[in-house]
Amino acid sequence: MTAGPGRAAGLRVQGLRKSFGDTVVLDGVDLDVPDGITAVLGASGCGKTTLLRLVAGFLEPDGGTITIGDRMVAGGGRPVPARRRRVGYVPQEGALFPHLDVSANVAFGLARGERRSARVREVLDLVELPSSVAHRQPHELSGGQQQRVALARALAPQPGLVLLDEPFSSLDAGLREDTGRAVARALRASGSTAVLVTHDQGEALSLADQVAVMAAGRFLQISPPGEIYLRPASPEVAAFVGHATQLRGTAGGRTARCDLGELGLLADASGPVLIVVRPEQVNVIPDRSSGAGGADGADGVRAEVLDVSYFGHDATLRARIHDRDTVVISRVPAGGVPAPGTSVCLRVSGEVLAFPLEGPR
Ligand SMILES: Nc1ncnc2c1ncn2[C@@H]1O[C@H](COP(=O)(O)OP(=O)(O)OP(=O)(O)O)[C@@H](O)[C@H]1O
Repeated sequence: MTAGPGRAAGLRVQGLRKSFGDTVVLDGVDLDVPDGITAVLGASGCGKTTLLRLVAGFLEPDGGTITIGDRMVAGGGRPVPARRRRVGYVPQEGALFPHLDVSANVAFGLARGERRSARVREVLDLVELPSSVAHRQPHELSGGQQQRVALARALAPQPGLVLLDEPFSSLDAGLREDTGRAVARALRASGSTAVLVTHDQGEALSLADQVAVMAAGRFLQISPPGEIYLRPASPEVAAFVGHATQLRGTAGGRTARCDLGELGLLADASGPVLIVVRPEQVNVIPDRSSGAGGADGADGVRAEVLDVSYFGHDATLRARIHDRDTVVISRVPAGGVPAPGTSVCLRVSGEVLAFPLEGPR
């Protein structure tokens, strides 16, 4: 992890603490960011921006250390000033100097000299913007183009570490996805290590190499995207990342009984458990039985559809299990979505996660 020009610099945060008055924002945070893109995912107000500002050097921590590459920049004596940390910062929006054209914005942090305009062309190319935009003013660009210019400006001085604070939050859905992918490609091509702060789980899961889930000033789990979704460390992470039905059950070995019948478990468990079922694991099939009463056999468990959210490519429905209060979320293909009020059967496919509960409740 050396921090020579143009080289990726890993980030290590240990025991980081920060309060504003009586408000404890970061409460002993540990985070290791190797090469690649790490997404910090958390609800609004959980301390994401504060973490980035501490790493960038815009704020001083109350305790703990921050190491960028092989240099401790905070917590080990006199802090290294922001301008010497070799960190690029891409804020939420409105980041460009409105009175400078694209080229001057991108060149802002570069030393004067021959290489300056060549470097501007290089980074505009890296963020996939044509050189024809170089002399436009920021207001002549779309929101997505403006964010790419902001990234180009951050990348121009070849920082080892790039920090991005919700860089796509002001963009609409379609532009957000395209811009996100382009920014991720540019970050990978530049070889920089990057920390992307977001409260959008889709963005975190699709763009990052590792996702750090934050809540109330702490990290709940730091893992690759697939693991965060398929093997959440706690029911809290499962609920935060993707939809999930959580229901109580009783486990014995690799199975557990609950309102959805007998389900296979991903790992052994025994006694009272909290079971987590993803919507795509719940198949909805026509209810062939007649009369009341809960089926719990090959056809699954009878339920009534409460409501449907239609997304075009697929739909999510909520159904209440007959004679129970349990509401289950299912993702179903767009064709043949049952209407609210329909009686259906729910059958779980695959194995599910179960978290031990302390005792019967
Ligand atoms: N300079 C400050 N003075 C006082 N309180 C602050 C200051 N900066 C942040 N806070 C408080 O610290 C908490 C965390 O703020 P922060 O901006 O880090 O959260 P966040 O997770 O980035 O939120 P968002 O996603 O909404 O941007 C909030 O309660 C906020 O009000």
